[in-house]
Amino acid sequence: MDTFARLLKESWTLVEEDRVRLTEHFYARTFLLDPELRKLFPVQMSGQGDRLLEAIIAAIHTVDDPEGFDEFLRALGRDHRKYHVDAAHYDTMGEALLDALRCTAGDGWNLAYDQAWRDAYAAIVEKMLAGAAADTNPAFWHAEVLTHERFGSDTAVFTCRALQHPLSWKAGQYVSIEAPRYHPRVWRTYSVANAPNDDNVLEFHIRTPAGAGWLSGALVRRLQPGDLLRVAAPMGSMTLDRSSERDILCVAGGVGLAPIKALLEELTSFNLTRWVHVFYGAHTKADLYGLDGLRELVAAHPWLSVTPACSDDPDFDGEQGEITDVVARYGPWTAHDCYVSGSAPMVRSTLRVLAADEVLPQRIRYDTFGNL
Ligand SMILES: NC(=O)C1=CN([C@@H]2O[C@H](COP(=O)(O)OP(=O)(O)OC[C@H]3O[C@@H](n4cnc5c(N)ncnc54)[C@H](O)[C@@H]3O)[C@@H](O)[C@H]2O)C=CC1
Repeated sequence: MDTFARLLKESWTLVEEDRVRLTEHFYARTFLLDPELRKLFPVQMSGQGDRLLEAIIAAIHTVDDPEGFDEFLRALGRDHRKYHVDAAHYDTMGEALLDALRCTAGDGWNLAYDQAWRDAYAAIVEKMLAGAAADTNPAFWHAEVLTHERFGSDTAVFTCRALQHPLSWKAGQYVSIEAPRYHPRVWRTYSVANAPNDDNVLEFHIRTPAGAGWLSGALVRRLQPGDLLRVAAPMGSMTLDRSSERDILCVAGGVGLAPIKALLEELTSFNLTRWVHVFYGAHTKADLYGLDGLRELVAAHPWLSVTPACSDDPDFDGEQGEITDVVARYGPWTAHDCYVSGSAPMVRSTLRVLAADEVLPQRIRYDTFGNL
């Protein structure tokens, strides 16, 4: 690790335990320095604020991986166009960040740390601004909700059409969504559940228990056909490697099925030779909301097989147990390209299973929106 990365990581340990204070200080200082910036953020900030600080912290942790760091920041810059953030705003937030770090770290902070964060922040902003400037797409698309279907009390599948401009995403990517009618300025990321199409229609799968997930709750329980959403910059690297001839393993937990379904749709447009195995886990049979759709695909495509499993439903007549344990039983997966999508703990435990099978890391793709 070079000195720069060491200084950043070492200084981070001084504030890591006090992250809530750091975040509060950062936003308070930002809004004090430039009250206009307050208008860019949601009314209710607690737990709902912009994820910019989190993203900066994630960027600091990828400083050892310059290539990944570069693409991550460019995508972040493209995505932040939706907030109308400009170079002056970034300067203000940089000052607030340094101030928050110094105050939170206390006596352990020193000039070398200060300079390292200053340099890191300048490099981050430069790349984010370059990413934003190079993007010829609109900052966000308006999208009209076309259909909305509920599955039980906490799951919904909806489609919307992006208006005014083609929205090009790659199967397996995610976008951020705002529902101005319900929660203005609250943006959250969701995987697109269908492959790109000429109609500019995107599908999303959302699950959230009652009382949890502000925006997700509204998207499950309140959204209606005709509502207008905003959709911003597609991101993520869980996309198909078309040049590969290897068979494919897909592992989906709950609504983690969304990007897997998009990948399958894309495969139906060209694949004839690669075997594709999908493992789809949910708590109960009733939670396997996507199983009928998957079975239709299996009936039409001989290269596809699907193994559903339930982790909390002894009456289910298929596989029993956590989906990762089922995947392990069917292995080894050494020669496959692997796609994993679900909660962060589910992804982590699938990665352990694949590591035990000695699958090369570059053959495993997953996106957990930075929460792994
Ligand atoms: N691109 C992505 O990676 C996407 C991820 N998601 C995430 O997927 C999750 C889906 O949540 P729900 O539908 O509520 O399903 P869930 O996460 O509650 O459970 C579904 C199934 O996943 C497996 N699972 C869950 N936790 C596990 C663990 N610790 N170890 C092994 N297996 C585990 C079990 O088989 C379980 O039945 C959410 O956290 C969501 O954010 C959703 C869409 C896309």
